[in-house]
Amino acid sequence: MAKAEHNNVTLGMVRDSLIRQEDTIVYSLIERARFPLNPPTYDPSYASIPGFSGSLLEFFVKQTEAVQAKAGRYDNPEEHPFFPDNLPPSLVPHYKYPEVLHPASMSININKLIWDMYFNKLLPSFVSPGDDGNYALTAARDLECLQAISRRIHYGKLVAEVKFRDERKDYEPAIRAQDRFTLTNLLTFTNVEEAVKKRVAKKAMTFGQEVKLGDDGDKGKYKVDPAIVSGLYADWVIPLTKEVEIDYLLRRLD
Ligand SMILES: O=C(O)C(=O)C[C@]1(C(=O)O)C=C[C@@H](O)C=C1
Repeated sequence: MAKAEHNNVTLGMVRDSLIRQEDTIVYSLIERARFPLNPPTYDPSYASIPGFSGSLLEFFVKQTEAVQAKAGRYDNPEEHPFFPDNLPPSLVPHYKYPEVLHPASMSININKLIWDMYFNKLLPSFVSPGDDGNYALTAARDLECLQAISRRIHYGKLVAEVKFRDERKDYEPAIRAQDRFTLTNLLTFTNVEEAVKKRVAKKAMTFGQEVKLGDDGDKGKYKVDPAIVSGLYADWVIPLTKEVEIDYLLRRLD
C-alpha cells in the first residue's frame, strides 16, 4: 500500500498541473520548430562518434540522461528516462519526495512508445524539411520536447491515484477483474478532453504568434500549427495518459 500521508492532493490540483505543463509542451514545440528537420541528427552513419554506435541524437540523449541521473533527476517519481538501462546512480543527497503513488508504479515507463510517436509521427508534421547544420541544438530541443511530453503522460499515474482514492468503491471491482474497458469508462471525462484540445490550440495561437508593435502582426501565421498541437493531444497525449492511468490502476491493488 502506498503511504496515505498526501491524501490532500485533489483532482483539481492535478489538473492544474496538467494545464501548466501544456505551456511547457507548446513552448518546446515552438523552440524545436525554429530548426528544420536536420536529418543527420538522426542518421547513425553521420555521427561516427568513437566508442559509440548510434545517431547523434541517441548520443546526446544518453549522455544528457547520464548527467541528469547523477544530478538526481530520476529520484523524482515524476521523471522517466528514455534509456533507463545502465544509468549511473544519483551522486547527490536523496530528497525525500512524498510517497503518494503505489510502489508498482515504478515499473511503468512507456517512453519507448513516446519516442517512436515523436520521431515517426509528430516531428515530421511540424518542422520544415531541410538542413541548417544545427544538429546539436536540434537534439537538445528534441530532448526538451520528449521530456515535457513524457512528464505529462506519466503524470497519469498521479491522476489515476487521485481518482482511485476519490472513487475507491467503483474502481476496486474493476481492478480485481482486471477489466480495462470498465476502467477506461470510469476514468474518462469527455468534456475535460474536449476542453484540453481547445485550450492547447489556443495556447499555440497565443504563444506562437508574431508579436509586433504598431499593428496586429501576421494574423493567422503561427510558429507551430495550432491544429497539429491539438492533434498531438487528441491522438497521442490524452490516449497515452489514459494508457498510463489504466496500467497504474491495474496494479493498484497488488
Ligand atoms: O483530467 C483527467 O481526468 C484526466 O484523466 C486527464 C485526461 C487528459 O489526458 O487530459 C485524460 C482522461 C480524461 O478523460 C480527461 C483528461
